[in-house]
Amino acid sequence: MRLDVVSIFPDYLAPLDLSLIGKARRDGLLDLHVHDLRDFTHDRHRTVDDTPYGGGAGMVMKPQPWSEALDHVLAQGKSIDATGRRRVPTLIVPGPGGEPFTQAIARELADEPWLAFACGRYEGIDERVYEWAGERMPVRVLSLGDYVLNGGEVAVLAMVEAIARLLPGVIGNAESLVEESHEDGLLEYPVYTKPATWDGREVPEVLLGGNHAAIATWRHQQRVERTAARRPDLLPPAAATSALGELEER
Ligand SMILES: NC(=S)c1ccno1
Repeated sequence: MRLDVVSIFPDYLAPLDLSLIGKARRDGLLDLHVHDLRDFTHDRHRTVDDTPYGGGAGMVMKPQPWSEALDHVLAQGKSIDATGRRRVPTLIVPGPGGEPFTQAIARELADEPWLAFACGRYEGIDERVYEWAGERMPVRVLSLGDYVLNGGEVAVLAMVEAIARLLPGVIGNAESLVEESHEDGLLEYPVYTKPATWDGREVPEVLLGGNHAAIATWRHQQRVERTAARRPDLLPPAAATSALGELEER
């Protein structure tokens, strides 16, 4: 997978050189290119923003640097797809006004050969950039959650990790991806390791007995109960009600 990221703070993306994502890059599983938006300005101050039309606080990111930066990204697409058209990336723009970024969307994007990320700052990017980009490639505005960050870079770090870890070969043991939170609509079960007794607290007996069927049943029940307690919105109403009812009876 090729990833392009455009930002006025390229160093913010340095953590993508670390850990499993960094190894995936060194192993050739990820081809990451970070571009400094200011390299696509033409004034002495490398200006990327200006005051908003209509007034209001803050500054808005100017359209021209973005169009030149994204044209530069598009020009990297040498390969031609089956229909004879130059391959283009899907452009992801992180922002609080976007559709929720979910595990399902991470899985969907992990199947894409090329993603580009635009990191907005200030009060946002001039709306005409979204229109301009949408005429050249698929554009998705995605949000990590209902809160506001100072820019898109932190969101890109999270999204790239969530997507890249799903690529074959990035996580050493693909089994680790099974039964994770949100993979199948349930939260993950609680985990324990040695010692069997710590701080006077015991590991659940079922996990010590080696009965794999009983362990699987216990883990599934824990997932249902944990989901009902923390994220009932993920459960069908009836399942949430009965699981919560069982919890309250204890
Ligand atoms: N909630 C998200 S993804 C965001 C990006 C910038 N500000 O908030």
